Amino acid sequence: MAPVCVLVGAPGSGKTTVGLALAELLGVEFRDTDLDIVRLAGKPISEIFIDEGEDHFRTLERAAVAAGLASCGGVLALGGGAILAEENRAALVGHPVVHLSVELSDAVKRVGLGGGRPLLAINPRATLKYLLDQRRPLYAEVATATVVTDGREPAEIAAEIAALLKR
Ligand SMILES: Nc1ncnc2c1ncn2[C@@H]1O[C@H](COP(=O)(O)OP(=O)(O)OP(=O)(O)O)[C@@H](O)[C@H]1O
Ligand SMILES: O=C(O)C1=C[C@@H](O)[C@@H](O)[C@H](O)C1
Ligand SMILES: [Mg+2]
Repeated sequence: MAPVCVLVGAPGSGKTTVGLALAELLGVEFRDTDLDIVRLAGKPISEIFIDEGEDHFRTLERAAVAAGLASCGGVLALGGGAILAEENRAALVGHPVVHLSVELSDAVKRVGLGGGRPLLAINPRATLKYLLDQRRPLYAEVATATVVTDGREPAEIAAEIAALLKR
């Protein structure tokens, strides 16, 4: 089994929101590596960062990405930083991967003061700018298609992805 679509993008690009809408539109399951990690660890991501640190979270994330790619037959959303790991980027080769692109101004408005995202808990605007600059090339590297999300509704974005997948 393999996902019909893998979503990648920065925090606030809408992977979870658009992913849920897309899965509903296609009538398939929705999986999200962040939610899988929270379920398995039995605590929120912010607590994993506090108790065990980011490196441990990234280890859990590599396992969640591998499991998702192997067992999800629907829409699989990856955590915003999953593409930092070379192992994850290599695992994505051959899959339909959609990059939800977002510019700084929309991303900042959407994540507010972090919303439970530990990396954005302090100075979200500056941190998001750094993350976007660092990661844009990596999202582009793994993506088979890019969909712009700025100023657009999740339902409209999901419909565009569904049309792309039919091609
Ligand atoms: N296209 C959009 N327009 C307006 N708001 C949006 C859009 N997409 C998502 N949002 C809002 O932005 C916030 C972040 O969205 P979401 O959690 O789906 O992002 P994400 O990419 O999954 O982030 P993360 O990488 O942290 O998991 C949510 O409050 C959501 O309702
Ligand atoms: O951008 C990131 O590095 C992260 C994004 C979220 O999806 C979570 O995976 C976590 O908060 C880290
Ligand atoms: Mg998400």
